[in-house]
Amino acid sequence: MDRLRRRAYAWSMDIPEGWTLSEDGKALTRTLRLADFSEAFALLSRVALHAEKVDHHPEFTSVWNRIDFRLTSHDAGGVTRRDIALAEAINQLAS
Ligand SMILES: C[C@H](O)[C@H](O)[C@H]1CNC2=NC(N)=NC(=O)C2=N1
Repeated sequence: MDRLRRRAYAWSMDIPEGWTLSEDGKALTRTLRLADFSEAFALLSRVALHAEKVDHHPEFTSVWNRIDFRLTSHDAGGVTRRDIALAEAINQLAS
């Protein structure tokens, strides 16, 4: 097992509620369903402002009321504490 994957497993206890470690161990993923497109876009706006503030940005795709998030640290090539923190922040912003 490579270093990043071991580190991701070591941190798996810290994975925030609702998030899953991807199959390859390189990202945290979560699908959120909001009331409608407007609510989904509003959440993305709040997440965008937060991401700019902390200079750590989520990957996402959206279809109407659904958002699929994927969090990974491009510079590190895998999951870091910045992704854990961003997952926690998205949970807060979505609640
Ligand atoms: C230059 C700037 O700090 C980097 O490009 C930041 C911006 N946001 C980022 N976001 C994510 N998810 N991973 C990164 O490695 C990253 N790097």
